[in-house]
This record gives sequence, C-alpha cells and structure tokens, in this order.
Amino acid sequence: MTLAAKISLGCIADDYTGASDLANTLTRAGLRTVQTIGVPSDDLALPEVDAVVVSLKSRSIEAGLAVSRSRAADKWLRSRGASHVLFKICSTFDSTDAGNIGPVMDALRADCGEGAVLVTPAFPETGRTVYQGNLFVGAVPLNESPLKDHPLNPMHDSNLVRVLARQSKTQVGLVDLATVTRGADAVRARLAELAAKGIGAAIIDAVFDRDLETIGLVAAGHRLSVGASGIGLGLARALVSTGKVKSAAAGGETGAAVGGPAACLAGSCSQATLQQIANAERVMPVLHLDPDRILTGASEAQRALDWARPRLAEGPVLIASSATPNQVAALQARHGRDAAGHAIEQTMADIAESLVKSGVRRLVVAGGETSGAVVDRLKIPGFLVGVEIAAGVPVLRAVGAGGDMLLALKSGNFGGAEFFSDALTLMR
Ligand SMILES: Nc1ncnc2c1ncn2[C@@H]1O[C@H](COP(=O)(O)OP(=O)(O)OP(=O)(O)O)[C@@H](O)[C@H]1O
Ligand SMILES: O=C(O)[C@@H](O)C(=O)CO
Repeated sequence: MTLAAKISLGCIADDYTGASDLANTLTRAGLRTVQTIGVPSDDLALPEVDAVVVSLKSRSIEAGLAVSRSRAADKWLRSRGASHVLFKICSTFDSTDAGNIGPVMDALRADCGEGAVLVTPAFPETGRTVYQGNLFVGAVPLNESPLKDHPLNPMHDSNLVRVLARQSKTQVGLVDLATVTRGADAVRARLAELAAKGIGAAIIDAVFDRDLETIGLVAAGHRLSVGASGIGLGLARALVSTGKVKSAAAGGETGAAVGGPAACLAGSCSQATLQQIANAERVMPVLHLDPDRILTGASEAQRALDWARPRLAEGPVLIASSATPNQVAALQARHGRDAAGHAIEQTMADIAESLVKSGVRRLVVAGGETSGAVVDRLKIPGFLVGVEIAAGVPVLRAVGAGGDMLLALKSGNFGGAEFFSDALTLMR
C-alpha cells in the first residue's frame, strides 16, 4: 500500500461492519481514514491518511486464530508509524467466555508492553453507556437487551469487569465515572495505581461524549486501547486537539455516482434489522430465504437469484435470511449453531457474488458476519468512507478490485426504521 506519511492511529476491527462504523466516526472527527480488508497488500494504492482501520473477521472464530490475525495487523500498523493501536470490538461487547476480546487484548498488550489497558464499549450516540462497569443498551442492562438472544454470542452478564476477567489472563479493574469526571490526570493516576498492582486491564465508565474525550486524551498517551467507536471518537478528538493531526473536512468522500442496479442482503437477526426488513416490504420486493433449505443443501441461492434478476431493472430488492429468536433457536437445535451460521453466511456470499455478476453496483448488507462473508467473496481490498447514512453506518466506496461499487455494511443493531431505503437514497 502506498502511504506517503506515517499514520497517526492504527485500528484493528474484529468485524467489517464494526470497522466501517469506526472509520465513519474517525472521518467525522476530522481524521482522513481508510478501511482495509485484512492487512493490505503492498500494491494496493490508497490516498494519504491519518488512520487505517484493518478489518478482520475475528469476532467469532477460534481464539488462537483471532490472536494471530490481530497480531499480524498490529505489526503492520505499527510498522507504518502507528504509536497507538485501538482494538475495535462491538459496542455490545459481543464475545463468549472463550474470547475473543480477552485473548486478543492479552496478546496485543504483551507485544507492545502496555501496563493497564483502557477498555470501554461505550458509544453514547447509539445508546451504549457504561456505568460502574455495567454496559447499558439504551435504558436496559446488556443482559436484558435483545443481545441476550444473539445467534452466535448471547450476552447474559452486563458486568464487563466480570465478563472480561473470564476471557483474559490478566486481572481486570475498574475506572469509575467519578474518576473520569475529575479529568485526565485523575484517570492517569487511577490507571497507574491499577498497573502497580499488576492489573493489566481496566473497564472505564463513560456515559457522555465528554467522558470519551477525557478517555481519549489519556489513551492517546498509551500504546493500546480496546473499545467501540466511542473511544475512537475520544482518540480522534485528542489527536486533533493536541495538534498531532490537522483536522480534515469531516464530510467523507462522496465521489462520482456509480448508478446501476441495487440490492440489499440481510443476515442479521437483530430486533432492529427485523423491523427494518418489515418496513422495507412497503417499498421494495423482499424475498425471505428458507434457512432449512439452505442447511439441507437445496439450491436456495439459485431460487433467490431467479427471483431477483428479473426484478433488478425495476428497482432495488431485498433478500433476507433473518428470523426471530425462537426461529433461530429452533434452526440451531436442528443443525447446530456454527453450522447454521456458516451455511447461511456462505449462501449470502453466493447470492452477492452472482448479483454483482448480474450488474449490481450498489449493495447494502446487514450483519457483521454476513458482511464479512460477502465482502470476502467479492474480494474487495478496502473502502473509502463516504457520507453517513445513520449513526455508525457510512456509504463505502470500494477501492482496488471492487471497481466502481458502493456498499453499506450495517451493524445488526444500527440504523433507523427505514434504514434500507435511507441507505439507497444516499448510494447513487
Ligand atoms: N434464520 C437464521 N437462523 C439462524 N441463524 C441465522 C439465520 N439468519 C442468519 N443467521 C446467522 O446469524 C448470524 C448473524 O450474525 P451477523 O453478524 O451477520 O449479524 P449481527 O450479529 O446482528 O450483526 P453485528 O455483528 O453487526 O451486530 C450469522 O452467522 C448468520 O448467518
Ligand atoms: O460497535 C458496534 O456496535 C458495531 O460497530 C459492531 O461492531 C457491530 O458488529
């Protein structure tokens, strides 16, 4: 990759929608940012940037693999000059007791020699706040939110000090809101106190963006942090306010219109996505895939393509595998959780590949794992960040082999009720 100057901030995202969420936040805060898919190859030409977000699909894979891929990304980012690396995780802390947040954090911490790592998934703009180490999703604790029914990593404990401690080799402490409110020096003092006790990570409370600005100022003086877009916002604002980065226009690259047929693919089973699909039915044709047929080898992808192709000239279409928590649980009981998730993701990738061969140039994908499978299949090496569709979801312009394509990769829980039509209105 041609990067003329050294980068100021390196980021490793554990899924592709999370990466575009972070790239969007950094761009809006004035950092020139690109999102790459994996560690970019040397021949990928990209503009000069302040931040690179390396997207991995490492949230739900075996922990050892997540560690080795994250370490490779970290090494590449630091070799391009990044003195601070943010490991971007989900704002709902999606993970299991086996990882992958803890194992990746432990490995990156060992590699850079960090004392106590600041960890927070807070992202107030989307209703994620952390108080006394407990994560709230809107008005309810994480374990009472729809995340308790997530198809891959149901979240049953809102106390992140406990959750992270179960996944990590190090002890986990807390920097509470009262300390954050006293300012950056108070946070530094508390972190030093924890590090002196041999505590290697601290969940830090944050309720408002101003808390994240304090956290960003402290984190920028360290080598590693772990969190969602909120800490990205804090880091970006700290880099700009301390003059380390000159703020760029915060609008994102819109570029020329690409035109051509448009399609939406939904693999997320989140409550937000289910509602968005229901609303889309009023404005575009929607096909609901039959997950059992996918699992039993019937050619469900072919059925979807036969349905979609004649409709594409008329306007956008939406193809969804999404189902309610009860339906997901029943399918998983019949076929196994991982087998079901993988087979559906690969069917979505098959459909995306054929749609693009049929001329689709504007593609909206809902769900992080689903987006990962689709983008990998399309072999897109990276994205420039365009206008914001909804908090955490920008329009993306493919670089390199993707040619002239616009995508939107929507995190399952993000976006307003009319997300699919909102996205297509901005993807011209
Ligand atoms: N009907 C279904 N039954 C069971 N699993 C499904 C069904 N439809 C999709 N899935 C699987 O559920 C998982 C959804 O994960 P995905 O990351 O795509 O969405 P999400 O978790 O809501 O999004 P995000 O990670 O951005 O929050 C995928 O593995 C997908 O293949
Ligand atoms: O932080 C979030 O919630 C999202 O960016 C995400 O990672 C969902 O996959």
